[in-house]
Amino acid sequence: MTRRPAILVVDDEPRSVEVIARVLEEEFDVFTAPGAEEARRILEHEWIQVIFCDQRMPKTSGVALLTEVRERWPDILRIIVTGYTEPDDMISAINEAGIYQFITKPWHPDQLLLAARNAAHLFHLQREHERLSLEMRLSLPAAEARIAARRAEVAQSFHFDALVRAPGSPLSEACLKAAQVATFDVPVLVAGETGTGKELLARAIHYSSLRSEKPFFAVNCGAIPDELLESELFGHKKGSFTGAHVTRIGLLDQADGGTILLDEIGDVSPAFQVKLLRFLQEGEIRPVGSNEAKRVNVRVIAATHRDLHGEVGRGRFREDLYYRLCAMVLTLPPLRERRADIPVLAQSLLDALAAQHGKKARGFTEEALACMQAYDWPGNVRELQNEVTRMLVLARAELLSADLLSPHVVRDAAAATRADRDVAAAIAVPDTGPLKDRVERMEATILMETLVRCRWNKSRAAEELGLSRVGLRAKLDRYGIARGGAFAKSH
Ligand SMILES: Nc1ncnc2c1ncn2[C@@H]1O[C@H](COP(=O)(O)OP(=O)(O)OP(=O)(O)O)[C@@H](O)[C@H]1O
Repeated sequence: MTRRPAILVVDDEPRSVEVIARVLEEEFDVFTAPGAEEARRILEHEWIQVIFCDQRMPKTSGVALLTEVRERWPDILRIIVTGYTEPDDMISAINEAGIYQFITKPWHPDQLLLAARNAAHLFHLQREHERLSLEMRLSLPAAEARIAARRAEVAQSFHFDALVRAPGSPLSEACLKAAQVATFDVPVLVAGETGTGKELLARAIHYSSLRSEKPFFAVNCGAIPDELLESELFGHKKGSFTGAHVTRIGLLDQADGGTILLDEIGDVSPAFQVKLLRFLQEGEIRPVGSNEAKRVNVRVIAATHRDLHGEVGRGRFREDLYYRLCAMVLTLPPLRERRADIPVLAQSLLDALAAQHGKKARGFTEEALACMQAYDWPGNVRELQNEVTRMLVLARAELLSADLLSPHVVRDAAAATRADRDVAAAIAVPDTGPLKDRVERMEATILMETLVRCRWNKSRAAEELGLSRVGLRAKLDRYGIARGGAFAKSH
């Protein structure tokens, strides 16, 4: 089964993206990005064939982005959507970015569709040409060896090593479990805050599994209304609803033999949970508007930033679906719980970004690293990635200094460092003195360390220490421990 051609639409105007996507998605798989950064992420992970890019965007111009696309992904057909048609602009854009076609605003839907069809067709011809010349130049075994090497290369970039971490990181534990479960054909639930690498881990599982030569698709279930999600996953028949101009093959069908990542599964409506459950129980899909069921063999990996088990308890997620999805639960810890990973991750992200942008950068100053390690990173690796990009863009020297960090990162890191320093000063255990005093001081030390680690969330600290909240409170009162207050043992 072949996939529909994939198109990426880049525009900072949500309304324009929506309108263009609506025109194209009957015939194409449409990905959208509000700017260059998200566009790069999609281009790195998806096999995009045509890109529609708005010329005027706040951070990067369409031509600049398409010039980069030309360098990194030369096969992709580049179309620019522009409000103005100065001949000089056009000529320089064609030269710089190798633009395949200009579409001027206001455009007509037919014009847009025609451009997309022609570009996708040309893309297909180029690939076919490439394949035939490769076959002519190489004997078949050699070509097969090349293909196998390329496959191995792809698998490598989505291997567990792609999850950069320091030796002994808590992330290694999740990777180890994931590697063990990869070859068992069972559903996996990946839990973790946003940006912790859930999709990266899901890809690594797929590429380490026996399904690695078959497709892997990721669907963000949280971002799509029920009807669209149903059509996206199960497909639809032509004419089954207003606007269904062509028959669409669902991703579960396209992924037959492979793996699908159902991202943000905790956001799926109760009605859709029933549809998913039926699919998981029966292994069959029925496209919207069709009476025929089709058997497919797809491994499901689900991901969520929610406490899905808790959602079951609260009656928001079906228990039967939960148990269908989680033969194995893998939890990715947030960056603030594995601070030792931050320097290696930052360096690895910097190396990749510097190579990508052709800018020299050696690393970070100690002060910058200290700030990064003290900051909490609520957006996890994705936020770190953005911060490193910002630093690289602003850098004037090869060693990136703390003043390049966003002001809120420096501010929050300084506050956290101050608090930790106060705690460290307060909890030093004396080398001499009566045993009882030293044991109590030690107990206070453990309480303080746990509270700092749990960011003063007393319920979490109590749970970790195996105490009730009341028990913890009594001990804190006894030792005079309070947030921001000095250690004042009360005896
Ligand atoms: N350990 C890691 N090493 C290198 N890159 C990482 C790591 N973890 C995450 N990333 C990168 O961070 C970005 C976010 O990762 P990913 O999309 O997998 O996170 P996620 O948990 O699925 O996020 P969301 O819940 O928001 O979808 C990606 O660009 C990914 O490549």
